[in-house]
Amino acid sequence: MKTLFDKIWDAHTVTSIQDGPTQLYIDRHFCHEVTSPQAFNGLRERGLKVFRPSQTTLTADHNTPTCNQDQPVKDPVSKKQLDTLSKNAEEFGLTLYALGNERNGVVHIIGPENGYTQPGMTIVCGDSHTSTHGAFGAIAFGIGTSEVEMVLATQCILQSRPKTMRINFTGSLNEGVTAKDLALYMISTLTTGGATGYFVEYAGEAIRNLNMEQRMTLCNLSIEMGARGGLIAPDETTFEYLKDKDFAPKGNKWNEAVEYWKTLKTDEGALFDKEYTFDATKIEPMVTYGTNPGMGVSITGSIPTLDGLDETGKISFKKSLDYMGFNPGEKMEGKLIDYVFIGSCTNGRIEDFRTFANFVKGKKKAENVTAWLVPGSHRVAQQLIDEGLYKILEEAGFEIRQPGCSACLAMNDDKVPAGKYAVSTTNRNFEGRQGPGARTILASPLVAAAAAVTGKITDPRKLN
Ligand SMILES: CC(C)[C@H](C(=O)O)[C@@H](O)C(=O)O
Ligand code: SF4
Repeated sequence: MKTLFDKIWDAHTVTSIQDGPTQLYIDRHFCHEVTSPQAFNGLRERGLKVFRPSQTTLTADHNTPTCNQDQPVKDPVSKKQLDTLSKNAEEFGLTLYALGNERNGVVHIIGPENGYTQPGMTIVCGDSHTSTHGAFGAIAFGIGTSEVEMVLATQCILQSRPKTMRINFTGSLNEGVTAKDLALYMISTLTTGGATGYFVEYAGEAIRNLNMEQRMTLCNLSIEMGARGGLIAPDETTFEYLKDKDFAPKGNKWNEAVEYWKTLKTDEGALFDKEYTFDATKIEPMVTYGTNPGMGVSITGSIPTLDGLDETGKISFKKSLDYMGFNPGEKMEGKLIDYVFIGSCTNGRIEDFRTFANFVKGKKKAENVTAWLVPGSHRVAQQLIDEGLYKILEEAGFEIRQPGCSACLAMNDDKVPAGKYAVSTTNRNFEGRQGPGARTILASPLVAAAAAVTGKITDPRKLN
């Protein structure tokens, strides 16, 4: 009896050293401009080639501007990063979806939408949110730059085997509650270190009912709970999503693949090192009030008080609230906001924009709000046009920018000014994450939509 994680891990084990790491074969490797330059330099210095070039795919996303992408990149640091990526792709014979390419976009968005990400695979990238790809029933995790070099050179990686955890969500999600709320609820309950050292499998009725975009949102946030990664057993929803994707198997190969993918589930009775069960019907739309993703409350709730915290806890809690300009015990609903950001590998997919657009349809952006709508990829941007969402959004007063990571980590020009509040569909609300002094409130696209049209934290269930 094996867990899904064990099945995939064992199938990719090349050798394992007793009481030491496993040499794990990697099926798919993604690279972006931030964490790859030194790895390529390393290869160059050692006179090495990329071992299996067809299994590595490159995209430009972190440093890309979200306006005028057809013109030369103005910021010299970003330009250098992007040029280096292009140079490395050419020198090492790798596929790169550079700025402006129709397949370009945030790495964790373009992998799945092009069918690179498939069930049963091992997938790595020099990026913590690689956990997103686990939504397809893959072992996907972020690696460091020296490991990027290792994968480029050998298509393998040395890894110690993580412990396994299963998190079950029973019942169905209520109206207005999304995968983002599920994730923020889970992290606020288990804390940002609650899954450290574990690889999580998400299971239960609420998970089975999620579409692929929502599953990606949940798996994306696994890392914010300290997990090595998170995965969901593939099912008809997964196969339906992958069918006809550019790099998905075709014809007979597709049928064979699906037969194999159907075996990718945890056997009944298989044991996990740890298991939690949550009642999904109890979850409400969530917002964060502090400076880590675990500091979340339901939108109708209040910021916790200092009660029950020890001295150190009190100091860090106070520091966090001071940064946010909030007080313990305050209600979140009704707080004024300045910015809304829709995008990122957490919530920058078409489904997220559909949710946002459906909500703001026929309404108007609030005067006090600056809204940045950044599709996660060119495909998503094109879909917005094809589905008529672009028009709906424009009519409601929203401007749609060009794809990239953008204000998720503000490595480009999209920085939220100091002291301003941004309701953001991203995954990290750390100090300065969206710009020096910027204050981030993490939320779902639906909660962001309600904030965008009212200019304050608003329960979307009360508006429609
Ligand atoms: C730049 C990169 C290394 C980083 C990550 O690994 O997560 C970024 O994507 C982020 O979201 O903070
Ligand atoms: S969108 Fe944000 S979280 Fe995702 S890879 Fe880019 S910077 Fe990291």
